[in-house]
Amino acid sequence: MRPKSIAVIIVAAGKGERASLDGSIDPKQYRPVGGKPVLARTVQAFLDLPFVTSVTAVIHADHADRYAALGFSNERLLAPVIGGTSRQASVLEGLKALAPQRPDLVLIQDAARPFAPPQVIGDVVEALERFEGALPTLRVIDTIKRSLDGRQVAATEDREQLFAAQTPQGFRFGQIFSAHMRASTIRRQFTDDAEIAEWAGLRVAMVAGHVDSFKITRPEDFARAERIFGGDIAMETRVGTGFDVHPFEPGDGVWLGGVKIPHDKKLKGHSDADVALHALTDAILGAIGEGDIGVHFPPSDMQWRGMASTVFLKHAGKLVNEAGGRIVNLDVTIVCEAPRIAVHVPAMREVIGAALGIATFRIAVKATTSEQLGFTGREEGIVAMASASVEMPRGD
Ligand SMILES: Nc1ccn([C@@H]2O[C@H](COP(=O)(O)OP(=O)(O)OP(=O)(O)O)[C@@H](O)[C@H]2O)c(=O)n1
Ligand SMILES: C[C@](O)(CO)[C@H](O)COP(=O)(O)O
Repeated sequence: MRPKSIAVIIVAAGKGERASLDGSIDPKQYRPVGGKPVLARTVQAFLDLPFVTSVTAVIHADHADRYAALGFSNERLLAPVIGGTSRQASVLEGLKALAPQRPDLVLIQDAARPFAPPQVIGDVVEALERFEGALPTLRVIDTIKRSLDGRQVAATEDREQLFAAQTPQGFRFGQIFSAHMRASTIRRQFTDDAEIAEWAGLRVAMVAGHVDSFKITRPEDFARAERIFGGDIAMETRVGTGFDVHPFEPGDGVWLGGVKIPHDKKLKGHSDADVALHALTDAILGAIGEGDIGVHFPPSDMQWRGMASTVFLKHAGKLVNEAGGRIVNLDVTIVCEAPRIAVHVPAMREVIGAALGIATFRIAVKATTSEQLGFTGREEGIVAMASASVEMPRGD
């Protein structure tokens, strides 16, 4: 598939009035959490993702100096755009600025949600292969009352059908741009972009959001954000290892590191037999004490037959994410005489990074021969060994 251009718009042009009730002068998106301004964290979360083509911040006209003081210098961070008087108007300004480039996809993110998990962002992008829009949501956990006056209950809603909307909200650029343009001509105000897409008749998917991806809205939200970023949550580093072997059989190429490499053999296995991704998946699962790949994807289960091993890797990444952790680095060594691996290493790092939503600098792929010794030396199969280092909330 053709690589997609994915632009990100971060709306940061609000006044943050509800958050400034504690007397703070700085608008919420420029206040620090864990020693770093909220907006800087949000921007960095997207710049860290290798599949993001560009990031555009939409800022308030009065905040140009504050924005400049963030000190960003990155060729994928485009010049900031001045926003409008509502979130909807600010998003439209961002879309207009991107129109000349016409990216394939656009992700629209609130600056006020500085915790943007790579896994969630990746899930939104992936859903756009099947839907015209996608957003992360969380099931509503409280019982929801409807009231006409805020004093007396008029009705109780069926919460089974209710979900809270988060960002980033992703769309195909042309479709959301024209929907936003049309929406700007009517009197109704929309509180999120997914609602504009729904109004325009687009099909919008929901993917699992993250509790920590809440919107900093009120003063007390800073304490919560500080607990996430400020080190109040004690983290510890865990290490896992993975090892896998697959034998050769007649074929036309091997899947290694998520890349198909032409060869006069293929690797035999229940899935696509990608020995490198299997070792990496086991290393991640090992680091978080979640068993091994066979526990999650039993070979006896026919649904995994011929499956792309990126599915297994993504699952392991998702478990890390759900536990509030993050992958620090991965290292895999592939042992074989042939095919030659080195030229494919950059593509493998891209695929692994995209599957896990982590930057390629966190991923090492190495290859060696076994000097014609043993079964790899006799070219009977390929071995892969991996290690994963993962930062997780302390369990004690
Ligand atoms: N005219 C506006 C209003 C909001 N936003 C952005 O939209 C996001 C979600 O809005 P919200 O949290 O409601 O922010 P504010 O409008 O700043 O908050 P408040 O209503 O308390 O003033 C924020 O990142 C905010 O900066 C924006 O870009 N332009
Ligand atoms: C986009 C949003 O964050 C999704 O929950 C929300 O709709 C923004 O609303 P607000 O009115 O700007 O607070």
